[in-house]
Amino acid sequence: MSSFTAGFIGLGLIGGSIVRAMKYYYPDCRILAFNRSRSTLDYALEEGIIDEALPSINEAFASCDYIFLCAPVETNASCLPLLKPYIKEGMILTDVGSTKTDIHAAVEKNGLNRFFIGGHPMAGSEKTGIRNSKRILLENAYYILTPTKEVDPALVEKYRELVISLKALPLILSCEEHDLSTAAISHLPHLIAASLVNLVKNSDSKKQTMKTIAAGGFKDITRIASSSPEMWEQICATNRDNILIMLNRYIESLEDIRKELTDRNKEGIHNLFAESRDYRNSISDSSQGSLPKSYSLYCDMVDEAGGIAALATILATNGISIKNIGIVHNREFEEAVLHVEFYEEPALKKAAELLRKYRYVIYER
Ligand SMILES: NC(=O)C1=CN([C@@H]2O[C@H](COP(=O)(O)OP(=O)(O)OC[C@H]3O[C@@H](n4cnc5c(N)ncnc54)[C@H](O)[C@@H]3O)[C@@H](O)[C@H]2O)C=CC1
Ligand SMILES: O=C(O)C(=O)Cc1ccc(O)cc1
Repeated sequence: MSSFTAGFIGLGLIGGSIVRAMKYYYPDCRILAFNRSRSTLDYALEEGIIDEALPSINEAFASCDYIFLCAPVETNASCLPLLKPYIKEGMILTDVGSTKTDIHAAVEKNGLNRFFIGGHPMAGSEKTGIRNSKRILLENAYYILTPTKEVDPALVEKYRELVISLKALPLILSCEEHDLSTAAISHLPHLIAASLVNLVKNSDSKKQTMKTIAAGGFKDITRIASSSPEMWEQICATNRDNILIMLNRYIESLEDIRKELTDRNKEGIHNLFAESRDYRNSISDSSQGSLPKSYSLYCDMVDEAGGIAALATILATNGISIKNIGIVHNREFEEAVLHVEFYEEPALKKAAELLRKYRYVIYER
């Protein structure tokens, strides 16, 4: 893709990460940005990741090929009337908001359907602000696109290609499917994390024993309770109905657990954990936000001296380079296995095929 001009409204964690990736993969692109606080823009200019800091939503946006709305979701919708005079044919108007039905309704109300392709990178963190932004945040993360029915399919293809070139994984969904799915996998979990943290805060003793001994499990499932209250208040307001559907189902499941505990139903509790373990273990970790993708296979160890050397020789004589090799002992495999990592996917595929021919038992994860 030849170079382009992109305008940003809101330049925090997500906006900042997108401009970093754009500047890295398209050094000639021109980036304009407006942000509520001027210090953010000064920082972005110093970092060399934007070309122009705008004092307001003004006519400079008319020169853009893409406009990205990267503020909290309700704020994004409130910018549309101010932006409307500067939107012209062929432009792609998009957002990165965590909810989609509401912004689609606002776009329609402003008569901008022909230009709008909703966007939502499924990557991020509990941190906020441009200082936490990272070029690789989007890498290997799903990037959901919700085009309107009126937008030209050629623009959708152009945006898909941009997303791919920034190393994310585009996935087209309707805004309804998006909002129900994210209510379950993101919005309700954030509410649960926040309420669990507050439960502990309100149940702890004066000497704060609970806080002191809080261990890995509690910290793992409550990291996202440190997220931005401004952002999450707006997400909850704009996806209320779907979150309520999931919250009601969740309360029912908690009531089932309460009954099983009250009735001392050991089998019920065992089944709860067995079912959740099996499903959790089936969730792929291949799309993991900012973690780079790993091209790995696992191989049953041959129980004889020189086993690793034999396998490495087969790969080397077939011109396949190994990035990393080592023995793993973990709960996923009954016995120890050999973990072999490659630099790219074709090498992984070729190695798996070759080793199977030599009768190795191969697992690809
Ligand atoms: N934090 C995350 O992990 C993810 C967030 N999102 C979505 O991305 C959007 C941005 O979130 P973050 O970058 O995390 O938040 P952030 O708080 O890091 O950045 C938001 C930026 O918008 C600016 N802003 C706020 N009101 C403004 C206004 N009226 N005009 C101009 N600028 C304004 C803020 O100064 C800040 O720089 C939200 O819509 C959120 O739902 C999407 C995926 C992941
Ligand atoms: O920090 C995490 O694990 C997140 O879940 C980040 C996140 C927050 C909001 C989104 O819309 C998408 C991703």
